[in-house]
Amino acid sequence: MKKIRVGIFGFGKTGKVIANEFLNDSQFALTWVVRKGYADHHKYASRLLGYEFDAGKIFSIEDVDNDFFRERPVDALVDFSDSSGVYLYKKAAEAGISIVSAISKYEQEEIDLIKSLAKYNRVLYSPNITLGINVLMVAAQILQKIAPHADIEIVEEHFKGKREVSGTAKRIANLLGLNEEEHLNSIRVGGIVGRHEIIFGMPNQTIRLQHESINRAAFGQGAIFAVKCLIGQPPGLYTMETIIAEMFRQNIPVY
Ligand SMILES: NC(=O)C1=CN([C@@H]2O[C@H](COP(=O)(O)OP(=O)(O)OC[C@H]3O[C@@H](n4cnc5c(N)ncnc54)[C@H](O)[C@@H]3O)[C@@H](O)[C@H]2O)C=CC1
Ligand SMILES: O=C(O)C1=N[C@H](C(=O)O)C[C@H](O)C1
Repeated sequence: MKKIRVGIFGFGKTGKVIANEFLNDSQFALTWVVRKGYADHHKYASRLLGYEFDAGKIFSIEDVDNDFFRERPVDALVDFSDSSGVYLYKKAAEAGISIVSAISKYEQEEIDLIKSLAKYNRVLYSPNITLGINVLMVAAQILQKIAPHADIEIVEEHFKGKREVSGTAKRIANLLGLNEEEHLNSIRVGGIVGRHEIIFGMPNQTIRLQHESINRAAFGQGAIFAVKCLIGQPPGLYTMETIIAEMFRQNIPVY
């Protein structure tokens, strides 16, 4: 069977784990990895991660010229770099590559750019690509319909070095029609990979929905799911929570 070819932007804390998940999945061929700077230039991500075969040749962002994507074709680009990667999506989309963006914080201009590309290619944008959190987002919307008068607060916890407010928490606030300034609570301690909780408070009961990513491999498994979902789909803007909501409607198991 023909393998699904993938290129990754970013080889930091998460990008390395994502690369490892794709290398471990026999349905995929990790073709290249693009990172900032020239560290490990032209080495293979597979070798750096301890495998004894060559896959995922490492390029610098400076190598990505007009011909990069046509000369190194992939089926999907998976982005775990930073928001600047978005400015290279147009070249990738023009080369027929599906885009999975996992960047947690974008400015409005960058979101508009992503939306404009979705007119002629498949683009999935998800600030939290784990299956679990997207199941939680669907459940939260159902719960809000069941208990529309509940007080709702969102709590997000991440590792100490994470500067921005969780993009996931903002997406949850948006889905539930909550003001981010008033209902979003952030905690930064130690090495927490990512935990989100939605608290529904009622006079005599509290309902808590919570999800915790205990290993960054959860993001890799989500990225694999996302890439597979885009295969054969028409151009458009996709999100994990709408894909999962549709599976729920059609009674298709998510896991
Ligand atoms: N959607 C999701 O489920 C998740 C999203 N993220 C997001 O992924 C991003 C990366 O997270 P971490 O790996 O923890 O950060 P990190 O800082 O450890 O790694 C980012 C890497 O990307 C590189 N980079 C920066 N700009 C680049 C560019 N234009 N092209 C290629 N590489 C570039 C950096 O040099 C660095 O090595 C963040 O926005 C983070 O919030 C992280 C985990 C889950
Ligand atoms: O920066 C991270 O690491 C993560 N960011 C996400 C966010 O901002 O919501 C998602 C995940 O929990 C990890």
